[in-house]
Amino acid sequence: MGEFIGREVELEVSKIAHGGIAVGRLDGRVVFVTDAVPGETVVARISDDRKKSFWRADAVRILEPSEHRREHVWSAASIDRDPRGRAGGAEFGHIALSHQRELKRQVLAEALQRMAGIESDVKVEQMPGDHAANGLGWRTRIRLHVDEQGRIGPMASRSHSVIPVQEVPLASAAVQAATPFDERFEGIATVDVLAPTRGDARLVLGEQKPTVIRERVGEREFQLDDTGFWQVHREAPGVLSAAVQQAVDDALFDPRAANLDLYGGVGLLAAAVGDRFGPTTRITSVESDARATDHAAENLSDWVGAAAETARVDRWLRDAEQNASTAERDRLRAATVVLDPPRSGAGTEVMGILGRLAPAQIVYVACDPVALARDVALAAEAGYRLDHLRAFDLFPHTHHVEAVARLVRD
Ligand SMILES: C[S@@+](CC[C@H](N)C(=O)[O-])C[C@H]1O[C@@H](n2cnc3c(N)ncnc32)[C@H](O)[C@@H]1O
Repeated sequence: MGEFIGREVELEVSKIAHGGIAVGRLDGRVVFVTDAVPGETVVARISDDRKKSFWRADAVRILEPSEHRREHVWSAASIDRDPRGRAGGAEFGHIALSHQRELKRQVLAEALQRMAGIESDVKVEQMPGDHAANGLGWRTRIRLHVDEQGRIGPMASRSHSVIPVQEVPLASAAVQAATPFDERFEGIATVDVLAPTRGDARLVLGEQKPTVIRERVGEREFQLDDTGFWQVHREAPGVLSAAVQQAVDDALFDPRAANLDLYGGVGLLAAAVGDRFGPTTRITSVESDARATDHAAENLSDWVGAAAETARVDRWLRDAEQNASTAERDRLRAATVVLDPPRSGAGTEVMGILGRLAPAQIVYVACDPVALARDVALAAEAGYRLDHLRAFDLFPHTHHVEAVARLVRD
């Protein structure tokens, strides 16, 4: 153990695994290789040999390149650098944009097949404007870290070392222009740069107190904290709102049911449901961050039927299961539930309670394909089937992919 670290080996990489890492084999052992493209033969430097079942390595030279290989869009992340000095956060930046989407499709389809036994012909849809911009300039928010000398940059991939940079090409022009590349910071760990649709770009330095900002989505405006969650791709709020509106099956939607927007943030998706079904729609947004809930209450104030509650989703559902009256349980059974959990997914307890409450449909917005597939499999145990699925390339040049699924009772 440890004796192979730093050694260079020749590997053929065959496919992409969850997390955006290519898979090769060395004497029968799986090796996860960064900065490679499936189909390539590479020289890779071993970075981790601690596990029996798999090792990790970083491509350092390409012997037989894939036709899909491109020069990295970010020189700070290029294969020409020592692996420890490559900027993280753009791990697909060396792959043609259309092929990135194909790899994301494969990861999503394979996760659904392996974990939920579902065959899917889902496509990963490109966002408007991304083709022309070669997938650059989409981030309306970035987080940079501060190194010991006070310089800012992303972390290297799989490491805690900061890589100082002079450009952040995935970020929008406004974010790039506002990023203080040449300043030195002291006493803080992070610098966030964000460019809301209303007002100027701004910085959030370390644990700075939140300031209320405004984001516009179509005709609607949302208030939120500059320290709080908001979808990152400039097109994401609009595209996901429309995708959720489309995913809700009208025939199963009851505006008087106890409809839910779980992991609701500042109410973006509850608003999408309300906009589609009208101001009498009853919907409760549940979110653990109290300030986000306050904003959600304000953002949803045009609907008499809308409410925002601060709670952890698991606790809120447990309480509903134990304490709801018979009438409220009937309204939950008739409900449409929008579910937009963080990357770890909803998990066993939340999916279990939802299964027992048995809402008419669950619209699941997922930022992790494996968590989605696991939760779809859990929902299947409770009698739900996946009957609608779309996927969106909301994170070009990274391995991330967003999906919107509908689950209905069989
Ligand atoms: C992916 S974001 C979605 C937010 C919102 N749907 C949107 O599109 O803007 C997930 C949200 O879940 C919240 N969250 C994380 N864990 C939670 C939990 N256990 N219970 C309730 N909310 C949680 C986070 O604060 C965050 O606002």
